Amino acid sequence: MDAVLRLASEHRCFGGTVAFYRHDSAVCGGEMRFSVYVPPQAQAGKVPVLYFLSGLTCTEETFQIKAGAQRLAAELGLMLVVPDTSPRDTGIPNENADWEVGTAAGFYVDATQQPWASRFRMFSYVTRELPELIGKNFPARMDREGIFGHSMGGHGALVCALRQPGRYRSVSAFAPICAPMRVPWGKKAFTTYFGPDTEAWKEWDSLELIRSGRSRLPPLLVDQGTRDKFLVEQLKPELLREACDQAGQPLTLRSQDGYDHGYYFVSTFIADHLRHHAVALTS
Ligand SMILES: N[C@@H](CCC(=O)N[C@@H](CS)C(=O)NCC(=O)O)C(=O)O
Repeated sequence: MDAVLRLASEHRCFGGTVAFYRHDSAVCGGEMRFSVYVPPQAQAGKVPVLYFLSGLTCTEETFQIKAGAQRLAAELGLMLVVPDTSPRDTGIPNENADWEVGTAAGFYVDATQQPWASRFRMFSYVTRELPELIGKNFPARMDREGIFGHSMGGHGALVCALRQPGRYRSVSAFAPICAPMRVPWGKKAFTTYFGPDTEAWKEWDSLELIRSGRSRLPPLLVDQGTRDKFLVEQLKPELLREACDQAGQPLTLRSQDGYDHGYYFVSTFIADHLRHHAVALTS
């Protein structure tokens, strides 16, 4: 284990291990946290890596506790890597004042506006620094990466994959913010992190990236609950469907009757997502 990683806790789980780490991040200029589920197959050799990006107000712990992913990840031989949702305790004024921006609301972008720009660099963290740490410290096959996420993290997974064509072998999302530029959550975050010039926002909006035709994702799986209180105002899956249809991007968008936004929904469909990733990552 690299001396830069500080183990906070470790727990045996379905023959593998869930562990929580902290480290000094060069990219984010301070301490960052993440969790990893290492499946039992890793005792015999390297295993594929699946990143999960969580939503607003979550930490690196939420998914590990609430999604119920480890039993099947242990069967399928997938490593699950879950970063925190932002830097914390950065000293930026009002970083904790609003749950939609700042702490736990990093939106997986690299901010360009101060004071956020020196610390809120979650895109570079998730796509560069964190994978480097995983490759160095864990039995991970770094040529087999997948990415998925929930809500803000669904947006994050789509954008990380769209901005790096060919990098991830598999991509999926639960209730993603499909068009951040067009909804209140995204407008607030992008104004804060990028300033008022909406032209610059397009590089971080999955809808715009799909429409641009610059990159194609592997066949995409998206689940959305019909009783999600954020569906109409913040999530807008119909725009994702339209953009994918127009761009020829394969998409399976499933409307799940009666499900809301939270982890009861995520845990209900987690097995389908893990299998979707395993097909691409372990074949
Ligand atoms: N605090 C918000 C809700 C935030 C929220 O729903 N967060 C989602 C992601 S966008 C989540 O996963 N929360 C953690 C949980 O449900 O345990 C509210 O007042 O409505």
